[in-house]
Parts: sequence; C-alpha cells; structure tokens
Amino acid sequence: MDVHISPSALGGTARAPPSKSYTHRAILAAGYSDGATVYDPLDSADPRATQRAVEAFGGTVEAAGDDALEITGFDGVPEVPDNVIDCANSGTTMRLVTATAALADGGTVLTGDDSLRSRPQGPLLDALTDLGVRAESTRGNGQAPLVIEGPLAGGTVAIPGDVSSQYISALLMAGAVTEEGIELELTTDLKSAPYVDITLEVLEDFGVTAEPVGATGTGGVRSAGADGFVVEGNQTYAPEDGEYHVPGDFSSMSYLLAAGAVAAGDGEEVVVEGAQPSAQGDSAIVEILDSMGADIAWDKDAGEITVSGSSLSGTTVGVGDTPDLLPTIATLGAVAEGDTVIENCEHVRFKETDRVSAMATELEKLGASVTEEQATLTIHGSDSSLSGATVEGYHDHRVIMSLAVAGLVADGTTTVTGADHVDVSFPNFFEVLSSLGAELSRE
Ligand SMILES: O=C(O)C1=C[C@@H](OP(=O)(O)O)[C@@H](O)[C@H](O)C1
Ligand SMILES: C=C(OP(=O)(O)O)C(=O)O
Repeated sequence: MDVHISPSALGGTARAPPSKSYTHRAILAAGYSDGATVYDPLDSADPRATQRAVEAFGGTVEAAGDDALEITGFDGVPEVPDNVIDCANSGTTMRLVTATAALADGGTVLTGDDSLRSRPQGPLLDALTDLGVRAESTRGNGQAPLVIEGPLAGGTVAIPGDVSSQYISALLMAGAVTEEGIELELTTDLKSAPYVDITLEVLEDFGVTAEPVGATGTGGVRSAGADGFVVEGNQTYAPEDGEYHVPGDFSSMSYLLAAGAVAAGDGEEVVVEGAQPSAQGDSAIVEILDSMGADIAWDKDAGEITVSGSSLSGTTVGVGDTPDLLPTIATLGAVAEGDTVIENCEHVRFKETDRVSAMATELEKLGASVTEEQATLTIHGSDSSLSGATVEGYHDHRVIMSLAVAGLVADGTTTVTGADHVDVSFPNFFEVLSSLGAELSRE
C-alpha cells in the first residue's frame, strides 16, 4: 500500500494504541506463569509473533472479549516446539523468546523476515553459549535463523549492553525460572536502559524480583548506569488477581504529538489520550517537543497530552535511552528553524532498517538538509524547505509514520511507499491521522 499525504490542518482527540513493549512482556510473562489475563494488549503484528511463540512452547492464547487475552502458560517449563518459530519482523520476540527456548530440554529453531534475519543476535547467542546452552546462528554470522538447545540452568555471564537491551530483558525473564538464577555483568554501557526498566516493572507486577547492580538511576531510569543485573532462580510468575493491564504506547504517541505540533490548525489542538506515566523512556517526546518550543501540556492524572500548532526551533537531543524516537525527532528537525542534532544514535542502525541512514536519505528527498555521521544525525532546519516527493518506507513502521508526519507540512503531495507496515505497532495509524483531519488517501 502507498499513502498519499497533502498539507493538512489537524485538530481533535485520538487515543494512543497500547504499548508494544509492555504487551510483548505481558504475553510472555503470562506464558511463564500458569495462566493470566492480559487486558488492553496491543493487537498488531509484532505481539502476535510473541503469542505464537507462547503457543509453540505449550501455552494457549485466546481472545477474551474485545480487549483482553486469556493466556494459559507453560508454568516455567517450555515444551520443545514442534515447529520452527517465526518471529516475523519482531526483534523483541526473537530476543525474548531465544532465552525462553534455552529453557526447553531440546531444540528450537527461530527465524523471521528479511529484516529480522539481518539484525544482530550474536551477543545473546554468546551469552547463552557461555551458560552451557547450544545457541547458534545457522549461517554462523550471528543472525537468524537460530538454533537453540537447552536446558539452561543459570549462572554468571558477561554481555555487552550497547547493541540491544533486549538481550538483558530476555535473560532476566528466563533467568527467574532457572535453577540457579542469572547474574549479568555488562561489558559496555547500557543503551536503551528504560526498556530494561519496563522489563523490571512487568516482572514485579508478575511477582518476580530482578535488580540492577551498581545503577546510578540517572534521570529516573532505574537501570541507568548499571554494571549488571541479577535475577534469582526458582521464582514463580503470578500477577495479582491473575490480571495484567497494558498502558498506552509513547513511541506511537510521538507521531500524533509531532503531527499536532507541526500541523494543528489555527486555534486547534490535538489531544492524545492513554498517556498514563509508566517506565517508557519515549515519554521524553513531551520534553523534546517542549524544548523545541511546542505548546504542549501533559495532564498525567488524566493521561492526556495536548499540543497545538507551534513554531519549532532546533534542539540537541541524545537518543541513547530512546532509539525509537529518532525518526520522529528527525522529522521535527526538518520542520524546525535551526539545527536539530540527534546524538548517541549508533544503535538506531540495528533496527528494522538502518533508521539513521533511512531518515537522512528520505528527508533529503523531501528537501531537508541533513548531515549523517556514524553516531550523530543533524538536520539543518533553516536550510530545509519541504516539498512533496515519493519517499520509501523501508518496510519500517517508524520510518513510515515519521515520513507521513513530514507529508502533513511538505508542499504538494508526499507519497510513502509500503505504508502497510504500520501494522507492526500501530495498525490504524492512517485512520487515526485521518480522523484528526489529515488529507490522505491510500492505494
Ligand atoms: O525491549 C523492547 O521492547 C525494545 C527495546 C528497544 O530495542 P533495543 O534494546 O534493541 O535498542 C527498542 O528499540 C524496541 O523498539 C523495543
Ligand atoms: C525496533 C523495534 O522493535 P523490535 O526491536 O521489536 O523489532 C521498534 O518497534 O522500533
């Protein structure tokens, strides 16, 4: 599907979809338990891959009404799957489930789509190997397809923290049901630390304890500055009253808030609901927009963020903790006056596509002036004048949604190709954007 977007004047209220990160963890944590009901799960392609994995390990996942999943777990003891697990486009699924597979007393094969089969899994495979598990890339290049053969008893292991925090999340979730528990020693700084906080929060809600070691907790992020993590073994996953509720997704909200800041009509506001505070680092989008001069307010009690059309100016922002915001910030930078400097973004190259390069290339097609370095992306807003063009979505939901936001202010028509990939995290994105007044058509 291609989407055509024209300059628009937005206004109105929209609800953010449920959090993808919390949904993955809740479904898998319910899998590790003997059963739980997950309310308000995100119904999109990536969490469905995690559902399939839970089923492959012997759990069941059934819809319970419109807004819940009833999950019967494998109670800490995953069965050996009777087929390959297809993680599709979902890095979170592949990493979290690789560690689950290590618990099974037999072999599991994991694969995914072209994008996922090009993403790094080596550090997790190495850690599992050091813990006595057979953990191999079939091509020997640290990428899927993967073959994992347990069982994993636990132990102490060193792992880098600067490729993906999902390795840490995976080992903590699985470590809780090992005999010995797992102690992780980080060999580098931890990137994407708030995602480990999300894991710790979900574990706690399922009655499981895991702790950072030596963390500084900078900026309210529990895992920030950690030297390592520890999770004791023989724990039982069991949420209070057998229930878990998923909060709204701030990465998804970032597109709606950016859209409101660049394209709300005169005297209009865009209000985003479902914005209850949680461990999501991507709630930083509110501060980032504020620092760029947007007229934005977050009522945390009501879970509502309100933004109106604003003249934006450039900012300098590090995305070490918030890699998924890079495409949104890049688009904002192309609309703002002055330079927007996005620092500490090297790990954003390991996502569904190399998002640093993808955003540089596609924003340039729209008329933006961009300087791309290995770990820094600078958008020269004052030298940018956006006009419609055909841009590529790279089969990457975040690139697609960010380019669509640019299309709301680029002169003429902007076409984003392959736009159906929003189904990974925000399946009704274009319906929501359209309900806010965006001029768009799909074919
Ligand atoms: O654990 C998670 O839910 C995620 C962690 C982040 O990845 P990395 O830890 O690989 O940076 C983030 O980019 C991804 O979208 C979701
Ligand atoms: C990188 C992402 O997810 P995953 O790692 O699960 O593919 C994302 O949603 O931007």
